[in-house]
Amino acid sequence: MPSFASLTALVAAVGLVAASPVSLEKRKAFTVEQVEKGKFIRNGAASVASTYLKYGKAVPANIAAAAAAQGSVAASPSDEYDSSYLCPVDVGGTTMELDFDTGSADLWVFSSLQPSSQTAGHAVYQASSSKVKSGYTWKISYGDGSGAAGKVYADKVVVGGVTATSQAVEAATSISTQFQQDTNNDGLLGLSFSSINTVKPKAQTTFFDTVKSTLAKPLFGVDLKYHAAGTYDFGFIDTSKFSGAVTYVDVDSSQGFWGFTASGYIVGNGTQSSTSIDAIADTGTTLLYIPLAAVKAYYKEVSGAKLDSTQGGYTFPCSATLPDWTAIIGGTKHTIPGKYINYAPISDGSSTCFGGIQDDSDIGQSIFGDIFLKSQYVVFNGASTPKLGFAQQ
Ligand SMILES: Cc1noc(C)c1CN(C)Cc1cc2n(n1)CCN(c1cc(N)ncn1)C2
Repeated sequence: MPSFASLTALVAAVGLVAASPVSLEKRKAFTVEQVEKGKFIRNGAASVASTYLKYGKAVPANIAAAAAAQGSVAASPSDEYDSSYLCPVDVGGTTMELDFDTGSADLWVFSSLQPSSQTAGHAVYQASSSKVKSGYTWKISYGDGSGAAGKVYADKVVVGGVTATSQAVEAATSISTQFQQDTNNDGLLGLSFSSINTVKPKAQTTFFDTVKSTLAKPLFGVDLKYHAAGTYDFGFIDTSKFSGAVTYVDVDSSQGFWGFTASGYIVGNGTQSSTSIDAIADTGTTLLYIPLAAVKAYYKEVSGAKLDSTQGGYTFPCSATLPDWTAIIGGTKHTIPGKYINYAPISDGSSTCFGGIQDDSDIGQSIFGDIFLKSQYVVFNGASTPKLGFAQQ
């Protein structure tokens, strides 16, 4: 049973690959940028593709694909409570089920460097000395007290057909008990800003930052679902996955997170509170953590709800009718259906359930984790001025 004070979530999938053909319109004018000798063209395929276009020729599919990469990988709950979502990723030729986490910046995996007692039942990255980044180490700790540490390799990583040819792969030598007990999870793929990557002596880029310049658009779309498989879309926005418009808001990346502000909230069909909430969009956190006053306002509407210190948060009868919860983001309403806010029974077979909305007081910031994110299609736009976009699913 998941520990209820813990904060986690992730994604597992079957990859679909899509490559958007480079526009075939005939170019009238063409500029050749002179590249200093010895400097790599940022995207050779894009350069070749534009030459084809210049002379009105069709761009071969392989060049078009490489020129503007995009792809999707599905995201499946790790258990019946959506505690984590896991995605299949090709790491150096081994398919591993990874936790895509917009709240951290390390890509780390279960590896052959660990005691075999820790890796039984897991996919394992074969650490090869020919790929080691000599002298590089990493060590990460998460909000729930879990963590891992190890050595660093450079290897090919493929996510839904999008390839990082030389990605920093952080091979574990040790992992905390939470990960030892989580038999579904083979590691994490961080999608926060690379500024908080833990590798020493030199921080490494996330998978997204590594491939960003090759993507058709410098963004990824996140479509987590309630008790069902969703997707991560890299390089494009899948408009079939949401209704209405995407509302974009500014991002505060100063702490390395996808930080944003909700200007208010609504419990059920009640009046709108104009309490603003500074939060991060964090797929690696299971629940929704908001200020205590907002938590109390929510559970005031739930019969039998109480703060249970032995469980580490608010609980209620599993039969309770739960009101929706709405965040006002960028002036528009983004609503979690009430049933999403029933996270799980406090223990197997119990008729008492643990709430999906909890107090952020011990964390120091509000966290919009999967309980909220699964109600939206979320665009993480990594342009020079990053933006977050939210659209109701
Ligand atoms: C399965 C399962 N069920 O409930 C949990 C928890 C798990 C996951 N499992 C126990 C192991 C685990 C622990 C963590 N994760 N996975 C993911 C990263 N963690 C984060 C990420 C982040 N952005 N913020 C805070 N922590 C902590």
